[in-house]
Amino acid sequence: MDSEYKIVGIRGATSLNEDHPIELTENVIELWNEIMNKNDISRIISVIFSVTPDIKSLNPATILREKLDLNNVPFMSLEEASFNDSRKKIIRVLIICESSTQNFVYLHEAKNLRTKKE
Ligand SMILES: C=C(O[C@@H]1C=C(C(=O)O)C=C[C@H]1O)C(=O)O
Repeated sequence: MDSEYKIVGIRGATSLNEDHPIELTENVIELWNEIMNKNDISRIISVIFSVTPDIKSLNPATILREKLDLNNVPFMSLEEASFNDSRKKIIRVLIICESSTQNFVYLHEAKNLRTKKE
């Protein structure tokens, strides 16, 4: 039913071992596919990526737009603010969309992002 679909923000994040274009491409596509598989998205409104300042090899938005032919999706890529306890080599995404679900996806080292530090 159409009324199940609401505008929501869906979060995700992944990490890199090395800032290398092949690993970045694989991990960004993996993150995107996992978010799409774990959600029921009917329309994407916009997508914002952030990368930690130690990621320079490729732009995750360009990867998705070109490799998955998402030319009509309005993407942005930003640098994540750094704090004393920031984790390294993290790629974050916020998808604003119409969806009947709101399942966040955290992969690899990014799984630890929302665990409280002692
Ligand atoms: C914990 C995360 O990293 C940072 C902290 C956030 C938070 O505390 O909500 C959100 C985004 C990031 O600035 C995350 O990406 O989920």
